[in-house]
Amino acid sequence: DYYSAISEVERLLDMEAFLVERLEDYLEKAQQNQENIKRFLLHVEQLQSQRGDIEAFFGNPLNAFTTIRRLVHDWKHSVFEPVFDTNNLESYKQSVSAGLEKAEVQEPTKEDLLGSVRGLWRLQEMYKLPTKQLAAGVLSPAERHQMNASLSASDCYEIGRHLCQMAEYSYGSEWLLEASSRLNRDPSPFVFPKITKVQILEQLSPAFNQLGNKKLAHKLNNEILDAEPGHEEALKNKIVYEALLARERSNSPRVTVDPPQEPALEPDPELKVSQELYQRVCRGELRQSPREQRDLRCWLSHQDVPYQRLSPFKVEQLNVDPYVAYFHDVLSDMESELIIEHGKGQVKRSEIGQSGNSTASDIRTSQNTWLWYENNPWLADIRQRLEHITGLTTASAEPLQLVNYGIGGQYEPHFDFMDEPEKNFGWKGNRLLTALFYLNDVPLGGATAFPFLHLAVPPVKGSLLVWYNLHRSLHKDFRTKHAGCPVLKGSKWICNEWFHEAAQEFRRPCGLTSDAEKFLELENM
Ligand SMILES: O=C(O)CCC(=O)C(=O)O
Ligand SMILES: [Fe+2]
Repeated sequence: DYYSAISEVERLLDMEAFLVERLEDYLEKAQQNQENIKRFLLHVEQLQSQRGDIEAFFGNPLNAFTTIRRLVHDWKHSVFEPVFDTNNLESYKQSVSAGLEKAEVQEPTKEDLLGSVRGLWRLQEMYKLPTKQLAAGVLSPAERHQMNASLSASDCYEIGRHLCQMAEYSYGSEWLLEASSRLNRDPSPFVFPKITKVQILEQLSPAFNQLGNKKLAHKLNNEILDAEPGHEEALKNKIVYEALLARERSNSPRVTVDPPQEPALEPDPELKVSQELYQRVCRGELRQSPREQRDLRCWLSHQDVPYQRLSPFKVEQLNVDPYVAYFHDVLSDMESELIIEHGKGQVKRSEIGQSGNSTASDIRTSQNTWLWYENNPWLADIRQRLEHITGLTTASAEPLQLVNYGIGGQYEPHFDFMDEPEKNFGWKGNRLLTALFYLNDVPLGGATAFPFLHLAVPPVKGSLLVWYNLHRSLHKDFRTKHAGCPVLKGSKWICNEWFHEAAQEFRRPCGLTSDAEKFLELENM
């Protein structure tokens, strides 16, 4: 699918560029044909005008010959063939479909369109983006002044309509209103489908009804009828709305009442605690308090590796217990870019679940692929660095997982450890430590969030985020629930290495007591 990663969209743009090139070829040929025909017609007109005295004209044998030749041959070759023969069109069609087949690109589907609408909506919800600003392409307050309207009335209409279909009437109606104001401002000729005021009203009126505003729904329905008095649906709705409004009038007491107070924004009881915290952490509303930060430090570390004494790692401690640390300048720009280049053409829609029965889901909207050390000897150096930094062995580690998030791409709160490690990982045991490389800078959004730790780690190109998922006794540490916040602008490339329990006995020895009972209450929160 095309909505879960930027790299796939790039392929679409390549396809579009190819189509433009082919169509230009086609047009050039067609134009040449037209020119030829015009010249031929002019020529015939001239000859016709000279015919004057038929006898004198045909008295010249040359004229007789050229006239007959013209009728037998020239019309056929100069006009009928190029105009009525579809060869040119056929060869154009063939070269286009051959080109598309070779590139193995598929046209984006309705599902792709819906996916990108859901992505936008997620961003709007998550980062509380006002519809007007989002429609104008303004994603952060800092960009407020560069309003270059980027969505057309028709775009806004599509988004609004899909949101209403998803029963998101509040945002849905805002997008439809935006469509309406854009339609009045500039009806842009090149965007399809072309939409009309009535089409917008057809969506907007029922949306307001769903939101409980029957009067407005009724008024907008009447506007449809003003424009199209015979509109069947609107005629039916008119009867319904009038009945509803009449009933409301007869039920309501004839005293003036205070307008209802807006309900205060309370935490959504439907939402899991971690989900609520996740959103607040991504938005930057919730951060570590000074008390939580007071024991954190930064230092230069060589981890007892002689070579690293020359250029020590820059360690930024983000949480003491559980251990979370940010290592800066671990990869060079070239290394980061090389990893992306290697995986770009291979990423596929990410799935979640245990191996064997995993599925694509909105919980994780990204694409990923795996890079095996055995097949990529150039990764040896990076593998070594990972071992130096973590002090662990990669003997039981997974291959590197390359991940790309696109429009609104995110990974909702989850644990990296599995419930049945034996089944998924065999002798290697569960995922002990996660090492996560950020391979590019993300202009807005895309932080890694730890809801229970009140921590949002912004991606920094070439840096490595490291945390332990298991307690020292190898029991699951439920405080390590984490997530990838939606990308608001740009694309996000990361690379995961999961170190496992096995073969780390001397590198991360067990504690003397069991941690089995610790933080169990967070397991299902
Ligand atoms: O995208 C992120 O920042 C987090 C990714 C993650 O948690 C994972 O891939 O398991
Ligand atoms: Fe994760």
